[in-house]
Amino acid sequence: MQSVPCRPQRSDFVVVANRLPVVGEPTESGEPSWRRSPGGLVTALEPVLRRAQGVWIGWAGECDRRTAPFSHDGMRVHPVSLSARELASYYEGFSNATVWPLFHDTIVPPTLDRGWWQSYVQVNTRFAEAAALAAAPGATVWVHDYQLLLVPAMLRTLRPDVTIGFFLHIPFPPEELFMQLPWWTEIIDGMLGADLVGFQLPRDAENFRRTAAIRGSAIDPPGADAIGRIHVGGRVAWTGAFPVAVDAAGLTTLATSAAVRGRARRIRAELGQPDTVILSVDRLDYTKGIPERLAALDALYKQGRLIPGRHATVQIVTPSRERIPQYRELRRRIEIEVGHINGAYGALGRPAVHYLHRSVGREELAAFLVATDLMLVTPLRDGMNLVAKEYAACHPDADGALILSEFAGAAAELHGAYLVNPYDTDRLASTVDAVLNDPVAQRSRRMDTMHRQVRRHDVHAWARSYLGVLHRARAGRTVLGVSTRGAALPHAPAGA
Ligand SMILES: O=P(O)(O)OC[C@H]1O[C@H](O[C@H]2O[C@H](CO)[C@@H](O)[C@H](O)[C@H]2O)[C@H](O)[C@@H](O)[C@@H]1O
Ligand SMILES: Nc1ccn([C@@H]2O[C@H](COP(=O)(O)OP(=O)(O)O)[C@@H](O)[C@H]2O)c(=O)n1
Repeated sequence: MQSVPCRPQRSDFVVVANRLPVVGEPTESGEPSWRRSPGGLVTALEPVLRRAQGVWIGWAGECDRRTAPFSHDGMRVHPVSLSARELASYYEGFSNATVWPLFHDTIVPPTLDRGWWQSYVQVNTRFAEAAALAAAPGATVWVHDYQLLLVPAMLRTLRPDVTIGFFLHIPFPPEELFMQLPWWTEIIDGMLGADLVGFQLPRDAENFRRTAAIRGSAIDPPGADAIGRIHVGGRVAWTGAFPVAVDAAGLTTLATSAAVRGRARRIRAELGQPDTVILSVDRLDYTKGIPERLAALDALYKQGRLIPGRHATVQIVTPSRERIPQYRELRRRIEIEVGHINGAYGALGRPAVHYLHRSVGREELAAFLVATDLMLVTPLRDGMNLVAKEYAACHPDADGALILSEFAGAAAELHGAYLVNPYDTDRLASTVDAVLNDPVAQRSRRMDTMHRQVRRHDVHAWARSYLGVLHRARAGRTVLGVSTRGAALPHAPAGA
C-alpha cells in the first residue's frame, strides 16, 4: 500500500480514534513501513471513512516520532504522536489496564494509578486539539472509544461550532462497577460533551443514562425512536444503541472469489483433508475466553468426541498489547494448554489444535473463514465481535455453523447462532458435539438467517443510522447562542 505526504487540510468529516488504520513499523532506512492495525474498530471505520472522504486522526503505533499528515492507500490520516512514557501510562496503563478490564466485567482486576490518569488527560487534550485543527467550520467530528472518553467535552470547549459524535465500541458497565473509578464524574462529563453518545447495545446506553442521572442530569428515557436525551447545562446530549457491523457485500465478494475459494481448498488440504474444520480467530485478550474454549476442546479430544485427523481445530491469535503483564501471562497459559492438548491427543502430522500466533491478511483470513465448518466465538465479554459477523458474511451458500457466546454484543443480532455460556466449559463441549450432529438442513437454515442479517445491516447502514441521528441531534441544537442548523453532513441521513 502506498503512503504519500499530504497537506494538513481542514475537513468536513473527521474521525478521531486512538489508532490509525495503519501501524508504522521502524525499518533500517528510518522510514516506517505500514501494515494494517489490529482490531474491529479499524475494520468498521475504514470503509466509512473511505466513502465519506474525510480525515482520520489517531496514533500511528510508534513512539517519540512526529509524523506529518499523509495519505495512505487513498485515505487521509493525521498522526498524533505519543512518547514512550505516554504509551506506558495512557495506552497500556489507563486505557488498557484500568478502563478496559473495568468495562469488561473486571475479568482481571483494574489498576488505579493517578499518574496514568494525568497522562490520559494530557493525551486526550492532544487529540482534542488535533481534531479542532483538522475540522472545517461546522464540520462533523466523530470520536471513538474508551481511549478518548474526555475528548468530546474538550473539543466542545475548543470548537463549539462543530457537531460532535461519540461512539463506544466496548460495553458500558453498570454504575456499581463504573463508579469504582475515582474519576468517573470527569469521564461522564467528558462523554456528555457529545451531541450523540452511541453504544453497541441498548443495555450499554441504559447503564450510561443511569450513571448520568446519578451525576445529576435530568434524563428523558428513550421514546418510540429508541433515543434517550440527557439534559446537561442548557443543552441536550442524545444517547442510543447502534450495533457496529461489517462490509458484508465486500466480504461476500471476496469469499466467493476464485482466489479465496482456491486458498480455502488448499487450507483444508494442508490440514490433511479432515471431515470437519473448527476455527477460532481472536486478538490475544483475556476477554476472548480462549483458555475456557481450550478446556472444552481438551475434554472433547480426551473423550474421543473429537478425533485428530478427522476433526482439525485451528486457533489463530493476533498479538495484542504485548507489554501488559496480564496479556503476557495469558499467552503463556494458552501456549501451555495447546502444548498439553497436542501432547496428550495429537499424533505425528496430526496435531489436535493447529495454533497460529500472528496477524493474517484480509484475503487469507477470508479463506480460513470459508474453509471452516464450525466457528467458535466464545468471549467472556465483547462489545460486538466482528469476526462472528465476518464468518456469516463469508457463507452466502449457507454452509457452516457458528457457536457464539451470549456475552458477545453480536449475540443480540445473530439469531442463527448456537448460543453458549463461555464459562460453562462442559456445556460448550456438548454444544460442539450437538452442532456437529445437527441435521445439515437445520444448520443451513441458521446460517442463511445470519448471512441475510449481516448483509442487511452492514457497516454503511451502521454509519448512516448513527450519522442520521447525529444530524437530528444537531438540527435542534443551540450552543452559546450559535445555531449550527443546516451545516453539511458527510452522508445523507437515510431513514433519519
Ligand atoms: O487498538 P488495540 O489496543 O490494538 O485493540 C484493538 C481494538 O480492540 C477493541 O475493539 C472493539 O471494537 C470492535 C468494533 O466495534 C468490537 O467488535 C469489539 O467487541 C471491541 O472490543 C477496541 O475497542 C478498539 O478501540 C481497539 O482498537
Ligand atoms: N489475524 C487477524 C485476525 C483478525 N483480524 C480482524 O480483526 C478484527 C477483530 O475484531 P473484533 O470485533 O472481532 O474484536 P477486537 O479485536 O476488535 O476486540 C476483525 O475484523 C478481524 O477480521 C485481523 O485483521 N487479523
